[in-house]
Amino acid sequence: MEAEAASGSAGGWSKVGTSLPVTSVQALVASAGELTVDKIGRYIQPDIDAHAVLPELSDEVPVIDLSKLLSAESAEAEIAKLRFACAEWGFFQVVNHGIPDEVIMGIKQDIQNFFRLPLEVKNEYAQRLGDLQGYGQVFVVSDDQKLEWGDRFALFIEPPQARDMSYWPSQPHTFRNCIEQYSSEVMKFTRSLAILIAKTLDVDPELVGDKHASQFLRMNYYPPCTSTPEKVLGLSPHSDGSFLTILLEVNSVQGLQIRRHGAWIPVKPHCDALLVNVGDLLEIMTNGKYKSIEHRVTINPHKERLSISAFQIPNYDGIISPMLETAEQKILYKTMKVGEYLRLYFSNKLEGKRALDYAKLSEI
Ligand SMILES: O=C(O)CCC(=O)C(=O)O
Ligand SMILES: [Fe+2]
Repeated sequence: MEAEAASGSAGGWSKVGTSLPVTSVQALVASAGELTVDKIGRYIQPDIDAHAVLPELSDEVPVIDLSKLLSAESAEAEIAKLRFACAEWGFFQVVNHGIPDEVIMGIKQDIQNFFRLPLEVKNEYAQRLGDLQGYGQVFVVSDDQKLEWGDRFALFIEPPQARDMSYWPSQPHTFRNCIEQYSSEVMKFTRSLAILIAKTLDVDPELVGDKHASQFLRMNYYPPCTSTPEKVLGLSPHSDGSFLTILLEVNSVQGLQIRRHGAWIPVKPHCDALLVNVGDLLEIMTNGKYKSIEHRVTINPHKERLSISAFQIPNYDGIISPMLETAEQKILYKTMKVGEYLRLYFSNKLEGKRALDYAKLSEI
């Protein structure tokens, strides 16, 4: 454990994948003048209208109250709601999450200020470690891949004792501190939530305790697209390769849509809530009882959108395997090393399939 912590990202995560360098979309928008199809051809997504969008279902996305989960009188009813949200939706909002307002305000402010910095300053953080971390990286593995309408800044957050902040942005000057505080609050929040999720499954909390030991933080900036916003996506349909993902919508601009019963449901930003979703690793662990739902990000014609995703993942060398409730139950997923799963997730060999499809055992 000590050795692993000390080896930091170089010990594992840097082997997960590398992205080809990509032009900043923010810079493209700032310099391009009118956004003609010529200029944005690689961002145009052919299958964007393949499924219906149902905004009338937005209000049905479950809302879980963490304070009710933690108080004796209301816990039982709220646990039932959480179980339903994990099993039937895979996505839910959490209110009264316990992260102090000033921590949320601090990170929101600094993310906005970070993306406002001149491109040369942000480029100093581009592909810092030659892996998935750094500025400007939409994850791209081949030259003919469609591009996503957004810029990112991403960091693996090492355990405090192994943390090297010298490669973290030093501007805005409070940024490092805000990232540390937010990250550590999200870790705490995830720990409470994981214990409650174990309760919904009737399993020993120890079984989920090590499944969110690491964190990959990704700050997303989606510029407006003035000419063909309906043809581009900030993020293509995907499910997260995490155990759980905690999403904070920074400036309350709608964009996230989740896949449900074959249609897309827009998620309304809720300024006091965190959005939580079941990731692929939790789907595998629950043998498919809790589903890692596909989602995508659409683009606003006039307004920029910012968000921060905290992917909670087990240690690189950990094992992920399905837990069974009954002896008769059939195992539906392979047992895999976490690092092996994530290398698959970020690989260019998926040919349009999800990494999860490769983790499924074929039906006999
Ligand atoms: O920006 C968002 O709302 C979603 C981000 C997301 O899905 C991701 O980072 O995996
Ligand atoms: Fe996602």
